This record gives sequence, C-alpha cells and structure tokens, in this order.
Amino acid sequence: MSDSVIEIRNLSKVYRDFWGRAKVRALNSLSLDVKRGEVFGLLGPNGSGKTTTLKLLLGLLFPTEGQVRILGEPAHDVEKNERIGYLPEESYLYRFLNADETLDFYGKLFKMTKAERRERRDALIKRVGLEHARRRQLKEYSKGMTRRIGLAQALINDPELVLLDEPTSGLDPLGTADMKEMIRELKNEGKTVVMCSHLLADVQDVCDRIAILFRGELKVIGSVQELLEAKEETQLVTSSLDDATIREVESVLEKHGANLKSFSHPTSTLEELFLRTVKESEARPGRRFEPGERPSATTES
Ligand SMILES: Nc1ncnc2c1ncn2[C@@H]1O[C@H](COP(=O)(O)OP(=O)(O)OP(=O)(O)O)[C@@H](O)[C@H]1O
Repeated sequence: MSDSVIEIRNLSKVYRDFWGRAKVRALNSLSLDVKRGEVFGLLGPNGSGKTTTLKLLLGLLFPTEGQVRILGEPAHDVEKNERIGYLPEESYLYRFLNADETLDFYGKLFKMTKAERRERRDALIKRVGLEHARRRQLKEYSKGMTRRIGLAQALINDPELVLLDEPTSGLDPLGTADMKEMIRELKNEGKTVVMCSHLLADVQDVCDRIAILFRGELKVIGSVQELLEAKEETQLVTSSLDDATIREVESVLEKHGANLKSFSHPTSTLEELFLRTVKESEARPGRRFEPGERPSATTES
C-alpha cells in the first residue's frame, strides 16, 4: 500500500463564468503528497485556493488540468468519499434536528444499522463534548457547539482521512484546545488529517507538515519543525552565569562546568514564516521554495 494518502499532480482549476469564459485561476499547477497518518496543514491568504483544493479532493469540483489520487482512487470516484470525513468551512447541517437526530440521519446515509448508529452516535457525542446538549435543536447552538457537532458528523463513518476546513474558527480558547486534542487523537488512531486554517498558532501546534499557497501556487512545503528551525543559529540555555563567565562562555563553556540544560536551534513561529512567504511571493511572483526551504528573515524583497 502506498504511504501517500493524497497525490496531487500539476493540478489547476479555472473557474468560468456563465458563458464559459475563464474568470479566476484558483489553482495553478499544484503538486503535493500527503502521507498516511500525518496531520497536514494547508495555509494561504484569503482566496489562495485552499477550499478549492479540498473540493477537488472530494470530487465536488472537476480540475481544469492535472490529476488527484486520494486513498488510491481518482478524486472523481465518489465511492472513496465513504472513507473520508469532511468538515466544511460553513456548516450545512439541518437546523431543526438535534445532535442525536443529526448523527442518526448521517449514519443512515452510510447505511449503518440502528444498533451501529446508536453506538457510534453516543461515542461521538461524548467525544466532542456535547452530552449536555444532545437533545437541543442545532439552531440554538453556539458557534463552538456547531463546530463540535460538525466534527462528529464528519467522523460518523469512521473515516481514514479527515478534511477539516477552518476547524478552530470561532472557537474560544477552551474549545480550540479541545479541537486540537481531538485532532491529535485522530492522528493517534492512525488517521490522516488535512486542515486549512488561518489560525497559525493552532496549525503550528497540531500539524506535522504544512504547505503555504499564494494565489493558487505552492510556495513553501515541509515539516513544521524543519521550516521553523533556524539552523544557522544555535541557542544554549544554561544555569545562571555571572558576567565574567558569560564573557568566557563561548570558548570555555565546558571548562566552567556550566549545567547545559538544552541545546537546540531556536525556532521562529509559523506566523513569521507565513508573513515572510506572503511578502516574498508578492515581491517575486515566480519564486518557489524547495521542499523544506523557507524564506529567511533576511530574504531581500
Ligand atoms: N464558485 C466559484 N466561482 C468563481 N470563483 C471562485 C469560486 N470559488 C472560489 N472562487 C475563487 O477562487 C479563488 C480561490 O478561492 P478559495 O475559496 O479556494 O480560497 P481559500 O484559500 O479557501 O480562501 P479563504 O481563506 O478566503 O477561505 C478565489 O479567487 C475565489 O474568489
């Protein structure tokens, strides 16, 4: 079995107007892979093509050029969607159903038996922390509760791959922490997660790898650790040193018996990386960084 759950090759999407005239090139020759079991973050400013990518993966849109294979099948094969969970940016759940009825409804769509539906529904409601509100109509739900039931719905079919569009948007810090924990749990269960988000700190916390899109083009891709680690610098953390020792420390650290508590490359934040990528992409539209390469703070613009 290939360890790539998603294989995107030279994918382009041009939206056309009513008369078939090209209106927007939302994606331009995108190629990337998502590996089994990783949490992958798709980032980019508004309108950079993130949602378009997710919809192409689900086969909800047809590509203008290029190929997408997902779970070993072509993206237009809708049967593979039975193995995928999708949390859209905007919830499209029925407002007059309660949480129990909602999950029961989606369980029926996946042809689950009554007993399976009940078991799955109870487990998911517990998992997303909605036990107190399971019999309230969704129209009464807060934004955070709506995100939670949306996630439960996305997981009803116990999917191998979960696509999350802005999973933490509108959540308070507690809700965000819960959502991040739930994403980590999905990873621990061996599931693959792809998430789009503008909330960079959240992405930094949960994603193994990220890609940054800019106007439909891939600009940066790599592991979060690799992209944020400043290899050209070294950071030492020691026990408190007196001034004299500090002056000598570069040459004689070991001789002075300092207690070296950590030894690492300092990391920047995903926010810095994101802003530098956008700035560099605006200044030099043709510039594309190699996998794992990143625009440095000193990149000229
Ligand atoms: N149905 C559509 N018809 C025409 N243009 C569209 C359509 N959907 C998206 N677009 C355009 O395609 C581009 C990419 O949009 P997309 O929604 O994929 O971006 P995004 O990165 O998800 O943005 P956001 O962060 O705002 O959600 C934008 O210029 C958008 O206006």
